Amino acid sequence: MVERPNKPSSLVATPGLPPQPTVNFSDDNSLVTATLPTGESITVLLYGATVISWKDSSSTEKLWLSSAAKLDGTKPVRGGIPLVFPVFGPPPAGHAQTSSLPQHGFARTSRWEFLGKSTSESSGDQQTGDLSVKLDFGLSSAADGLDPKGKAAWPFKFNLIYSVTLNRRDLTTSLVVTNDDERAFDCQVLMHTYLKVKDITNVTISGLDSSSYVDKVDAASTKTQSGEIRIEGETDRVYTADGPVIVSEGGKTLFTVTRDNLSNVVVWNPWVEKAKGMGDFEPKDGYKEMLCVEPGSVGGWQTLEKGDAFEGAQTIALGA
Ligand SMILES: O=P(O)(O)OC[C@H]1O[C@@H](O)[C@H](O)[C@@H](O)[C@@H]1O
Repeated sequence: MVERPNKPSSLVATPGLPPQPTVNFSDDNSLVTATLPTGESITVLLYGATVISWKDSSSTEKLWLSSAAKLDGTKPVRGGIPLVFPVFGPPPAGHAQTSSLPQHGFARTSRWEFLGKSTSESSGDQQTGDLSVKLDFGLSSAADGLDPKGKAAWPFKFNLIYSVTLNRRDLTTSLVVTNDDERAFDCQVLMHTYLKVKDITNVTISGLDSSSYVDKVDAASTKTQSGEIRIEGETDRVYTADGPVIVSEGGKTLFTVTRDNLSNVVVWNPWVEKAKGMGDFEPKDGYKEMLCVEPGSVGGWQTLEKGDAFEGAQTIALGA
């Protein structure tokens, strides 16, 4: 064989794809877990499309979940991120469309369908495997998993798409509501996020200064926030505000919550007595280790005409 003088050198090995996020189902198909190559993970229960765990790369949990939370579809999950739709709280007096619904509606008590996953680079740096993963879930008026109580109480044709996106340093949840009915309907939406903290007495919440709020533990009176919030007793407030909400502990920023098209934020902590009264709230002093910061559109109603859609989202970033 004749050696060619200009024989090309062998090709540099084609670099492989960077490691990809993995998505796994539990054996009973009730849970979906997504993990980034760098170790961050989320777990979503199909019941309610409830995010029940969000861990950073060192496996530190960021969401509070009651040790007595029911994960078997018998009641809404106490912790994580239950989804509130189409009514927030008990149905308000005089609102006929929602009057037969249970507290916080039926999205959190229906079994959602997993629609699929997608991945993308979040920073363009392939070498670090800086990827994100998005899980999509669906629930419609025609779905088998729709809570029958919800179907009976709210007989509209609708479609919901809920997307949960995990990045290395943040989590985004986004809901699209579409009216597939001939009639208009009213709805409210809220993402009932239970954030995990170490000691609620060291926590401050900023970003709501000068915002007006409805104080649900003071006869639903309307007040104006002055300065930072500290949790020193049962707290249940519906703020109307723009801008990020920052949760700090001991002066260090734990979470920065930003919102898209969600003009309200509920700040909730049940404190001692209310925690005692909730059978699925454990440990009873767990109120010291949680804080609900709940972005939503609940101050009035989103009225959707036939074919209309509403989209709202929250992003919870770790740190500033
Ligand atoms: O016990 P539930 O139905 O999960 O609701 C928990 C809390 O949810 C909050 O969003 C409400 O503002 C509170 O009033 C309510 O107590």
